[in-house]
Amino acid sequence: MREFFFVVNPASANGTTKTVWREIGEYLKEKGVEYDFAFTTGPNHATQLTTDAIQKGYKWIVAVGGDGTVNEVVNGFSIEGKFAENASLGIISRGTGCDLIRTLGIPKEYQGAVEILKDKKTREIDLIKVEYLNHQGEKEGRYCINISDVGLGGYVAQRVNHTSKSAGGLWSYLRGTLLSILKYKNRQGRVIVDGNEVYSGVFSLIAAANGKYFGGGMKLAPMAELDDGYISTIILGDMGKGELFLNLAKVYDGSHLTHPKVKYYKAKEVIIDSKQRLPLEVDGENPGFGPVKYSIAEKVIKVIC
Ligand SMILES: Nc1ncnc2c1ncn2[C@@H]1O[C@H](COP(=O)(O)OP(=O)(O)OP(=O)(O)O)[C@@H](O)[C@H]1O
Repeated sequence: MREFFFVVNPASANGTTKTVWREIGEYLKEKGVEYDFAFTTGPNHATQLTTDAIQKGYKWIVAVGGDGTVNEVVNGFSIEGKFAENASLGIISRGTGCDLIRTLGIPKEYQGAVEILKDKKTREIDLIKVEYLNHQGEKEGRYCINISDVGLGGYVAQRVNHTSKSAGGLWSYLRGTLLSILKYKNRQGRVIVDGNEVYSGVFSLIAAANGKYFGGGMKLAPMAELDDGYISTIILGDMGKGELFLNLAKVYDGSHLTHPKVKYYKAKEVIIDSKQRLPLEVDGENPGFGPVKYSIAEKVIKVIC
């Protein structure tokens, strides 16, 4: 058994990873990295491949794909209700959004990412447990490593995931956001933060953040730290379409937090209750709908960074 196991999503980065993986594989050999790998074939396969690799004894599991692939690999570390203690997560980012690596400080180019893997320096970080309703209306849970939200962000992710991202992360998400604002209707809900109701009424977006960035580079949660033991919660209240358009630029540098309709909290548990089905996004994917419960899982995974 070789040292590293790579879980490669050939469909990531608009299907270019299948070809680029050959180049990455050659580079890994050149650099003396011993590895095995497998291609994912569809939804949640990366989770199964990860669990299997950990159970076989691999200690270094590397996700090669976008934030969705990283999310599936992270969920494969949770085996029968316990997080694998002997394995660590590495990332070679091949997505379009690439939002998690911005917070982790992992380079986008694979050459830089391979250097980080070779150093094997790890950092223990938190995850957010997300409980929601899946597309069949059944209760389901999964872990989020970066950002999850309900409302406009969930709506944008649905749109962007159903269109080509060949224009790149920044433009694909910006175009998706602008078009979504035109169509999206604000939702109703109650937000309960550590047992206290902090918001009730119409809202545009409510996010639970572990990392700082989402949507291909928007700094939604500048205060978020991956290992602080808290969920950074951001509520964008009842903002009209004009207000959303006018303030969008501010989300790219994190200065939106001073807007009077924006509230933020640090919490261990956040419940977003609603009679409506809320569009849900978890690390850029749409596993189902809110109402949703978020709870912090402190320092449960080691990341090579
Ligand atoms: N072989 C495959 N063919 C098609 N889809 C796949 C395959 N393997 C995995 N997937 C799907 O790819 C999605 C994850 O893609 P990922 O987010 O990693 O890449 P991306 O969309 O290019 O990047 P980003 O989220 O950063 O924009 C998941 O929905 C997963 O089910």
